Amino acid sequence: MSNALLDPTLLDGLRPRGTGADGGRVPRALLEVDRLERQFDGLKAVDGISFTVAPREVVSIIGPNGSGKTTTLNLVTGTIPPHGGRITLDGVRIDTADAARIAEFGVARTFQNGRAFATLSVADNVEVGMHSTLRASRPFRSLAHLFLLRWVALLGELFIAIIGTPASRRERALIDATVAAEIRRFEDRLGPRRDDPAYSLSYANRRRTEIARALAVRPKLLVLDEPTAGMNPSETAEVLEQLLDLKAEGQAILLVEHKLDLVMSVSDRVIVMDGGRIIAQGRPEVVRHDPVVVEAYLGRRRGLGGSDLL
Ligand SMILES: Nc1ncnc2c1ncn2[C@@H]1O[C@H](COP(=O)(O)OP(=O)(O)OP(=O)(O)O)[C@@H](O)[C@H]1O
Repeated sequence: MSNALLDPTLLDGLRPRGTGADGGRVPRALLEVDRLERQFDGLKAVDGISFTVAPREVVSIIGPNGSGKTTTLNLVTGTIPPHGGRITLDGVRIDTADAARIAEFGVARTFQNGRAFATLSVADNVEVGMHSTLRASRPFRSLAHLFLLRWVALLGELFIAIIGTPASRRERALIDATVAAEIRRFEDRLGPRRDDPAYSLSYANRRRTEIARALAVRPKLLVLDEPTAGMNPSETAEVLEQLLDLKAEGQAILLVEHKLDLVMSVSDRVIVMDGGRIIAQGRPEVVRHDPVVVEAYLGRRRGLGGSDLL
């Protein structure tokens, strides 16, 4: 039997809804994933998984290569649609929405292979994600989702951009302040490069720019796919510090990461996937020594090759 079954956090599902171990109230989950499924040509990449992320919680997904981690993030963020199951954010069902709508609901992400806009400056890259949150400059934004009325929204926004309104000017000032604040988070690295195009940045600085862009929208849930991929140990340590700062600020995070030391240092809970399923979940120290988890990785090292996790 898995040690993870001894983890008290796993008993939560057996308690009456809304009560904690001591019978007191616990916050409603921010993200609830229920029996999520996704196949590729018959391969069950995500095979009926269920998990939650609470407000202010840092939850990491680990697992051998090909176990379904990135697919899970892609489903949560609407990058690809699920074939079954249900996802809710703050009580609102999001699995039927597209990526842009899910971003508006409060989920921001970074990608495994980095997706900074090459010819935009650092500052513009950070700003670009905020356009989904604009109210005064984009009062007709809800029309943009209606195919036939998109042009009405576009013309309206163009008009406001040209003439400006007091509210849109206040919004502009807020955007500038937010971009400055997010660049300041990575000050030594991004500060001197705020006007440089992304293509001229180091790989690590492009990843930092992406994280700053995701944070600029003040997401309810920050989804990070291998934020330290390709980084050396000192750069990785820097990212860990920044994640710990975000955690202290109360930012809820869903993280996929191969570097186990970082995962163990920052996570409140760790979910372990293998073959599209969750094979264990619980507190980091419990999961780390779970024989089922150790076997999943050692099995691959011995016979299947693949993971550098343990
Ligand atoms: N677009 C796709 N088309 C076909 N198969 C896919 C696609 N995306 C993922 N898969 C397959 O789904 C399975 C899960 O892939 P996924 O990328 O989610 O794994 P992962 O755990 O994130 O792996 P890694 O640690 O290597 O990033 C793999 O077998 C992969 O080949």
